[in-house]
Amino acid sequence: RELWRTLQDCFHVYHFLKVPQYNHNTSQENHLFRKLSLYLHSLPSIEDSDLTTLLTGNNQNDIRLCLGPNQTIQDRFLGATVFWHYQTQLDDHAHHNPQFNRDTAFVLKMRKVDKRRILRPYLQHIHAVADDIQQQGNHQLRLFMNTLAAGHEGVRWRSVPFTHPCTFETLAMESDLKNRVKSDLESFLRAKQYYNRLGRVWKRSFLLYGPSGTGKSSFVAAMANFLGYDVYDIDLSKIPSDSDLKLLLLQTTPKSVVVVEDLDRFLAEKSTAVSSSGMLNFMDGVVSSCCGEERVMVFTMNSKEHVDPNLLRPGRIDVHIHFPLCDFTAFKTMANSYLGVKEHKLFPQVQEIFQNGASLSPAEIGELMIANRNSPSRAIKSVITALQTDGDGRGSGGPMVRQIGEDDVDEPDGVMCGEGLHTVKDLRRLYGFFRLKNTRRSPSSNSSSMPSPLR
Ligand SMILES: Nc1ncnc2c1ncn2[C@@H]1O[C@H](COP(=O)(O)OP(=O)(O)OP(=O)(O)O)[C@@H](O)[C@H]1O
Ligand SMILES: [Mg+2]
Repeated sequence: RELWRTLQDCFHVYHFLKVPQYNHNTSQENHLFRKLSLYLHSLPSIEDSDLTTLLTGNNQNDIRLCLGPNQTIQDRFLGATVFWHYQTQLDDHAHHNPQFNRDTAFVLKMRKVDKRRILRPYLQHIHAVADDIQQQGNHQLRLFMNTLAAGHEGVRWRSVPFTHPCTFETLAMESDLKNRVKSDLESFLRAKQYYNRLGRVWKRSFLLYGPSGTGKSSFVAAMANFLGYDVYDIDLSKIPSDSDLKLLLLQTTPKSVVVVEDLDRFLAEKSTAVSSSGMLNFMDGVVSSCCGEERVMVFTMNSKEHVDPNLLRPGRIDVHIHFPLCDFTAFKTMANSYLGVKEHKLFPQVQEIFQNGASLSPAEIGELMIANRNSPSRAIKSVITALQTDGDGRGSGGPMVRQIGEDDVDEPDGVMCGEGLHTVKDLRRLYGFFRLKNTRRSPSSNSSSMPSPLR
């Protein structure tokens, strides 16, 4: 085959176009490279390259074909045949390890006679197909984490496949709230021109707040899965300065969810080198506005009580979602999904305990149900015992309730609070932290008494 190609090459004049992974002299990823990669990996001809790498896909039984290093793949467009050469220094593993892929690029080889005719429509075609693939959400999502030491060309992200199975459907939260979040995300995605016309950065920020184990991280995963977006999980303790935070944001790709977990804790403990003005700039996303593509930002915290209100003003945070401890409705949803029971003779007893103000986090209840999944009665009994011993008084009473009411009145327009849910740093501090802080709970009816609905 090589010989045949060489022979053919003798009779044609070719033109070469190179699509490098990183924009020239910067550590910013070249978005075209990414789209191209999606496109090329969707071509059936990938099987015909001389060396194809097999990888597991989203599900363990899926097999994905990946172009091997220094391999060529053929494509046909409007009657012309073009060749894409995947140029990389090391093995495929280097593809996600920026230190090594200094010269990673796709090189397009096409006949000079074809170039004028097809180049433009061909590139448009690649864009369209890649966008389609991304929208269908069946490409492999990735979870990026920031590293302390910058890699090649100052790239500070490391990535692994993002396989969190959480979806909005698996979350026990008010279905009305779920639907509003979904339609909010959808309408945001459609609003590119609208944002541009207003001269605004096309981004949407969410604040998820509530006690530990109520599903905030799971909710982030559900959002990413719903949108088909990669997740950039920012660990504030690994950021040496404000400018590094800016750089990190610049190095994220469009169509991604950028997450900062436990923001309140970092601000309170001052355990990050990021100043509050650095944080404000980051939230405004001015620096990333160059690309004009959509980004979703999510901040999680246990309580917004001690956080500078400036940080949470509308525009910086567009949507507030409250994650309360479990109430009886959420308990029933969980009993249904974890134990497969819709009704049970112990339910009235559970309901009464919830009414008396006891509550546990969905994480605690979930663990009890999983541990006793073979016997629904035993599971429900263990929840009752746990509610009676650990959950007393957590959910009601005290001055907290009044404060929550006041908060809600202050809620600015277009802001919502309600119940919600989780995922990236799973199970971390699941139980311990909650008991430590004994964070307040507001009744889940809050979400329905919201002053103004989600825009
Ligand atoms: N509303 C919920 N519905 C179903 N499962 C839930 C819910 N909330 C929490 N869980 C389960 O509890 C576990 C922990 O949830 P998660 O990590 O999302 O909590 P969190 O709010 O992020 O906690 P933390 O504040 O400690 O980070 C997850 O495995 C998740 O499956
Ligand atoms: Mg969490």
